[in-house]
Amino acid sequence: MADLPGIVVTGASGRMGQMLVRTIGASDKARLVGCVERSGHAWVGRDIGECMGGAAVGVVVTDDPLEAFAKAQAVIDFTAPAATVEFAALAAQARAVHVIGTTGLEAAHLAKIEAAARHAVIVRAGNMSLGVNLLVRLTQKIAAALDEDWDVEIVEAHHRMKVDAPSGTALMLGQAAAEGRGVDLEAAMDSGRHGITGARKRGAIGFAAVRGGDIVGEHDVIFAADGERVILRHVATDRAIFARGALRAAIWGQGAKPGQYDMMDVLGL
Ligand SMILES: NC(=O)C1=CN([C@@H]2O[C@H](COP(=O)(O)OP(=O)(O)OC[C@H]3O[C@@H](n4cnc5c(N)ncnc54)[C@H](OP(=O)(O)O)[C@@H]3O)[C@@H](O)[C@H]2O)C=CC1
Ligand SMILES: O=C(O)C1=N[C@H](C(=O)O)C[C@H](O)C1
Repeated sequence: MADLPGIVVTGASGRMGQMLVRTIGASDKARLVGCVERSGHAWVGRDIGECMGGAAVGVVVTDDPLEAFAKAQAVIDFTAPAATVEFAALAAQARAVHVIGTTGLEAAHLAKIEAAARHAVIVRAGNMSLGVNLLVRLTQKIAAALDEDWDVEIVEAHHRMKVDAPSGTALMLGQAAAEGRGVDLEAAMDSGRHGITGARKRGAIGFAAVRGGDIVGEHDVIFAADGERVILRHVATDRAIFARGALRAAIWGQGAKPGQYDMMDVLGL
């Protein structure tokens, strides 16, 4: 047991944090060695098992990330951009693999994560599920096969608490479509239409976001031409798919050289 990789979960009280604690607890390939929450959070100083309404598991939630990371081989982090940037530097300092699921990262955040990856293994993906990563590959292939007579639209739907748009997954799918077509996503992106928009621009890659209820995550990639449409769809019904992918990444990262990786590397896609 002691030689299994020890994992710390940041944002342990969150939707994904709790799912990760359960997934690691049930795994025979890794063990939970730490949980981090921000200072002042009601769970700090308490056993994570009891916080989640069960029996004690011997892991007390801390607000000192470096102390927790120093005892771990990997950190799994589904929090928020500012926190993730801070955790990237600390995980690198502790030489722990940093698995980043956080979305909504902007250029300044990404630059800091890239800097941390010079000294440590970072695996980052806007979606850690096998199904979505397969869909990314399919999107790239179909976009490469079809010309700009086929309009690309990405429609995503998530729960009412999601704070960023387009979703990290939608951006991965958009990037795949852009790569398939050999264009730059930033230049092709058409996001958040409203008012008199004018006709659709040829070659645009469109994004639309639905927010409501408890939707876990749904993504459609629509290729629309005159007279026909191809629609690729992924529907997540359980956050366990993301937690399983993140745990797989944390274990995979143990053998890797410092650098930044994604789920394609982990899954060998
Ligand atoms: N890549 C993937 O496969 C997936 C990615 N995600 C992404 O993961 C992120 C989290 O999603 P979700 O779990 O739904 O969100 P939640 O809001 O439920 O959880 C986020 C957690 O992070 C905590 N947190 C924020 N800042 C800090 C900090 N500085 N120190 C410690 N803890 C902190 C929050 O605490 P507090 O409440 O106190 O702010 C909260 O507990 C989002 O970016 C989401 O898009 C989600 C699912 C899958
Ligand atoms: O916030 C979420 O919930 C999710 N976020 C990720 C995203 O932004 O794509 C992955 C998944 O769709 C759930």
